[in-house]
Amino acid sequence: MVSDAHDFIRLDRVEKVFQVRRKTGFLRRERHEVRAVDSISFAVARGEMVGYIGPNGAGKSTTIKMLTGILTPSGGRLRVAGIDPSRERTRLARRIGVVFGQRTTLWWDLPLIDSYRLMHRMYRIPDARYRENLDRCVQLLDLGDLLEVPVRQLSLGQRMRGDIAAALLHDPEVLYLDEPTIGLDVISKARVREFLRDLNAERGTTVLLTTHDLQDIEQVCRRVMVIDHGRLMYDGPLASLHEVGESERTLVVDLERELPPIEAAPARVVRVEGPRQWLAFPASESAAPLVARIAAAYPLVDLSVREPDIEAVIAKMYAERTERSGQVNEEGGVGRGGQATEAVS
Ligand SMILES: Nc1ncnc2c1ncn2[C@@H]1O[C@H](COP(=O)(O)OP(=O)(O)OP(=O)(O)O)[C@@H](O)[C@H]1O
Repeated sequence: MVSDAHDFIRLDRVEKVFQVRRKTGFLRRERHEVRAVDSISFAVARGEMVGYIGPNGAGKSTTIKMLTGILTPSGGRLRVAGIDPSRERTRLARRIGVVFGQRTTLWWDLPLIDSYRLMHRMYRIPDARYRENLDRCVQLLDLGDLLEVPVRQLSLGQRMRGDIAAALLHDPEVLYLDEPTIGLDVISKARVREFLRDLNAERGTTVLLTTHDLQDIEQVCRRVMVIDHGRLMYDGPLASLHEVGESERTLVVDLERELPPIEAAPARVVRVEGPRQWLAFPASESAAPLVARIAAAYPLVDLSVREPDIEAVIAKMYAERTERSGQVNEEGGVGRGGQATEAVS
């Protein structure tokens, strides 16, 4: 079956239920079900870059594992490039690349280049294409000096770049990234994000990215989906998510001396400690004009912007929706364009 460009990845009411045994007494075990993914539907077009976010245990990794064919859905229908991943995992493997931030697909004791040579053979990548892709990744991910270094000696950021290159040697049409910037320093994060943007612009690679870092989404994806308790809560642009979640960023301002609270609406001072002040402002607004106004009116020494964390955005989304609806509504569909998608249960 050939997939439509508009639903290159398509999930229709996909579910994953795990049967687990829980210890309830000295010798007693009780079976119960964990509904890790609960009737999720969405489509991703070819060439889209989509963020897939949610708190710990929300069901993100389970979704990615079903999309790669590692796990079989308990219900619903799932297709990637027209392929049913769990039935045709090997055929799909040639068309997808996967990077798990917390695990490596590289051979720990071998120099980086040896892992790539093994993948060249495993995926039967034509020689010319392998060399072209390797050269490109080495250049863009700055791997030149690292190719002869055993993987266990690489820093986390270097290893992550090595893993991203490994996932791309066979020219996949889709790249799944599970927490690709976890534990990386600011410079390494920026490098990974820039590489993903370039990859998408040049090759049209479809990217599905799970992360706890909203800056990953802000800088890489136009669209974000929020999952919580296995259910799709939101599907739309990040800016609208901030509006739905009424989330706020924090500007931390160091002044030359102690001063009365800074006046810079719509930002408001939420904390003062000596010459340091914390100002909250809507996350959907740009920080630049606010910073310029404060810099012009106050004796600044330093400032930084703190992003809201995903848990806080989702908690606010819950609170706001429960308050607005007054009651819990079990129905609700998957909406694009900044829609909260279903009620809180
Ligand atoms: N193999 C498994 N057996 C039983 N339960 C599982 C299994 N894998 C995941 N779960 C459960 O399913 C739920 C979703 O887990 P999942 O790993 O998909 O979440 P996640 O959103 O990726 O979380 P995190 O951000 O912490 O990685 C959790 O309650 C988890 O404990």
